[in-house]
Order: sequence, then structure tokens, then C-alpha cells
Amino acid sequence: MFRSVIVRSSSSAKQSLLRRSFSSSSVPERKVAILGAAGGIGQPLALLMKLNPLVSSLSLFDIANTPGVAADVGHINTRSEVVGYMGDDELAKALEGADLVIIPAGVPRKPGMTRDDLFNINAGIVKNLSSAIAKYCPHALVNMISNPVNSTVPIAAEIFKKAGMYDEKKLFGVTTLDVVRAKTFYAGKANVPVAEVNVPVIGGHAGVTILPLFSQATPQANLSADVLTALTKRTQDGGTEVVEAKAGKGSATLSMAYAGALFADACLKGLNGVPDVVECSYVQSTITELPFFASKVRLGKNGVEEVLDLGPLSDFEKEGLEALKPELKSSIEKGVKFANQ
Ligand SMILES: NC(=O)c1ccc[n+]([C@@H]2O[C@H](COP(=O)([O-])OP(=O)(O)OC[C@H]3O[C@@H](n4cnc5c(N)ncnc54)[C@H](O)[C@@H]3O)[C@@H](O)[C@H]2O)c1
Ligand SMILES: O=C(O)C[C@H](O)C(=O)O
Repeated sequence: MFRSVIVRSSSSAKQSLLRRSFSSSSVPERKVAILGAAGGIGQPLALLMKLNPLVSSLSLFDIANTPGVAADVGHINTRSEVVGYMGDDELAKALEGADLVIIPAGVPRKPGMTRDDLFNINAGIVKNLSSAIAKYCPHALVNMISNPVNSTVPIAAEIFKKAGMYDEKKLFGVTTLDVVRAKTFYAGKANVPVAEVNVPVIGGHAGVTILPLFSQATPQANLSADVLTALTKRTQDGGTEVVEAKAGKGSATLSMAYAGALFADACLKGLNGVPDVVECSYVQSTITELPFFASKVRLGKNGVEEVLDLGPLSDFEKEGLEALKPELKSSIEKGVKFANQ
């Protein structure tokens, strides 16, 4: 179809106009940058973003090993051009012109650690990367994967505020893996096809701050209170389950890359004007008294279009919501304090 439009037009100016308007109305150019692209999440995420036809330029940044990852992924015969960037001197080039920046940079947990135990190392990494984003691609959407997400998102927000370019619609904590897990675990217990399952997950991304709303799960299933309690706990402990199974070799990487690619795809669809794109994400929010909170979010051309209400909660979920607030509040405050010291 594209080729026949070009062949039939007469002048070359007309051809190029047609080419531009045809291609921009179908699939716009989109640059996606991954920071931490040579890591356990970064590599499979780079692969999945290379497979995404919405991406025209894939920028792979890390402090080490990106040339190899970029050469490898770059041989795949899909739409995007791939460029690897290594070291702080190349960070500006990696970011310039980016529409979406995905951040899985930083250290993962080992058995016995909480996500908050990563704060001392990852907070500094996120602070530096956020300063660079503020400088080189201030209008990009940012998908924060680096833990502790409950604190790294507030850190990025504070850095962006200091730089005078903060737009709360453009900053997202990636909690999609919690949704992916809740769907998988629910489908197993409810004995329904997993592809049909939807489960919102609210709150944050650590332990009890992860609150799946199985009362709103579809398709509906009549699960006992004990089963719902066990499903909730398994979703909250999903990350720890992987950390323990990997026995010192890191945390979830493959399922996270899948979840990160799903969320990035939703962001790109929103940017491209696809209607009714709704995903859960940890964003600046007023639906509770906490300044950041994960809930369903409608994505649009400017990022967050609408933070959706929580909807009706069961008594068990209402208790879970009250129980998560103190920990989430203190993680947010820790991030804000760090960014401002
Ligand atoms: N949000 C979630 O649901 C979720 C899920 C899984 C893991 N995580 C988090 O993602 C992070 C990464 O996990 P991983 O398993 O990929 O770790 P990893 O150690 O395998 O990879 C991290 C990568 O970050 C790079 N890096 C370090 N400092 C950097 C900097 N300043 N700039 C750019 N890159 C830098 C490292 O070189 C490495 O390649 C961890 O903090 C982990 O806890 C979050
Ligand atoms: O559990 C972790 O440390 C990594 C990640 O947050 C996860 O949920 O798998």
C-alpha cells in the first residue's frame, strides 16, 4: 500500500510529502532509550523493544558492555535502528530526542535483602540519570524500573522539579510485573484462561505496599477468603520468590523485561493517540492522601491522561490499603529527602 502511493504520484516533492504524511499518520518515529541496557533486565528488554514496531530508534545505554548488546540486537531485521552508548560521556547522545526512557539501571536484591536495602546504591544512580534526562530529553516519558520504586520515583520527581521541567504526567513507576504475577496466580487458582484475566494492583512496589484487588478480577471466580489471602501474599512476595529461587544470582529479569516491554508499549500507544490505553502504574496521585500511588492510569498523548479511581474494595482490601500507607509514606519521604540533601 505504501509503495503504490509512491509509484502513482508524479512529482518528487509530492512523493516525499505523501511518504511523510502516510508514514507519520500510520506509525510515527519514536526513539526509546534504555538506561542499564546491558543488565539482566536491560538485555531481554532491549530484545523485546527491538521487536516492537512502534519503535524507530532504540538507544542502549549502560556504563559497560553496550557495544556487544547493541551489535547483537541490531542484527535483528525489524524496524528500529539500534545504537549502543557506553559511559557517562555518551549519556547525552543516548538521551537526545528520546520520546521514552526506560530505567532498569542499578543493583538487584540478593536473598535476605529488602528492596529498600538497595536504596544506598540505586538512589544515587537514579539521581544522576534523572539529572541527565532533565537536561537532554526533558519532554520524554520516563518508566522507572530501578528499585526501590517506591522511593526512586519520588527521587526523579524532585530532581525534575529542581531542574524546572517536572511534568507529573510523564513520570511512571513500573508496577506491571505485579499485575503480570497477579494475573498468572489468579488464573491458576480460578482455573480460567490466563489471557482473559485482568487484575488491578494498587499501592506501591514492595511487600505489603503491593495490593492486588482480586475482588475486581475478571473473569469473576468464587474463591474462598483463604485462597484470596494466599493469592494476595504470593503476589506481594513474588519478587522474593524469584530472588530466593535465583539464590544470589539476582532478581526477576525475564518476567520483568516482559512486563517492562508491555508497559512501554502501552506508553507508546498512548503517545501515538491510541484511545483507551489503561495500565496500572505508580504515579503522582491524589486518589489517596499519599503523593505517589499505583492505580489504573489512562495513557494518552502527554502521558498520564487520567488517574482512575480505585473502585469498590472488599473489607480485606480496605484493611490492606490502610496497612500499606505508613510504609509507602515513609519510602516516599526517604526519596524526597535524599533528592534534596
Ligand atoms: N520494578 C520492578 O518490578 C523490578 C523488577 C525487577 C527488578 N527491578 C530492579 O531493576 C534493577 C536492575 O535489575 P537487574 O536484574 O537488571 O540488575 P543487573 O545488575 O543485572 O543490571 C543492572 C545494569 O545497570 C547498569 N548500571 C549501573 N549503574 C548504571 C548507571 N549509572 N547508568 C546506567 N547503567 C547502570 C549495570 O552496569 C548493569 O548492566 C534493580 O534495581 C532491580 O531491583 C525492578
Ligand atoms: O523483588 C525484587 O527485588 C525485584 C522486583 O522488584 C520484583 O518484584 O521482582
